[in-house]
Amino acid sequence: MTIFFYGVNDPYYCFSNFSPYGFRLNDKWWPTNEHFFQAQKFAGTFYAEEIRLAKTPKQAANMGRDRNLPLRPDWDISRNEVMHLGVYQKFKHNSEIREVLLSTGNQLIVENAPSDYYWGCGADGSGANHLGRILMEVRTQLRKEALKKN
Ligand SMILES: Nc1nc(O)c(N)c(N[C@@H]2O[C@H](COP(=O)(O)O)[C@@H](O)[C@H]2O)n1
Repeated sequence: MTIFFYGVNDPYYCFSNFSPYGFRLNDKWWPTNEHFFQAQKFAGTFYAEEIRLAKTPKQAANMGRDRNLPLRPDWDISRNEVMHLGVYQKFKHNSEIREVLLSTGNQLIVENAPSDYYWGCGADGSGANHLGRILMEVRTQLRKEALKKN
């Protein structure tokens, strides 16, 4: 079965970057992965810190999508790596949702974002679903780590 997630009422909303599962990375607290991801577009600038301190993930997303300031030049080639790092940290630091992710076995995970054909599957399902793919990669990674521990 395919697992779709997107809205706050979806059973697997915890897979969304907007869900309230923060983590500490590089001596900083990131309230959600959306804060982390959006801030990395401007890494090393004052604006990245402003995004980190945004009151909500939606606000962080709006700030990160504002094109009045230039994106870091390598963003297009770095963004999947950045997303992977944030998703990994989120599930590494939050055991309750790590268990949820691991409990999905080998099921396909899809971000059902109607207007996002890159991170999600888009309105017609043809999107690249990079966020779903990264969640599945992180699931494999965490499963391997759990096996090593036991
Ligand atoms: N909630 C929500 N609304 C949208 O309009 C979206 N596009 C998404 N997808 C998420 O957007 C984040 C990255 O977007 P940008 O690369 O900054 O456009 C990421 O969290 C996607 O999962 N979600």
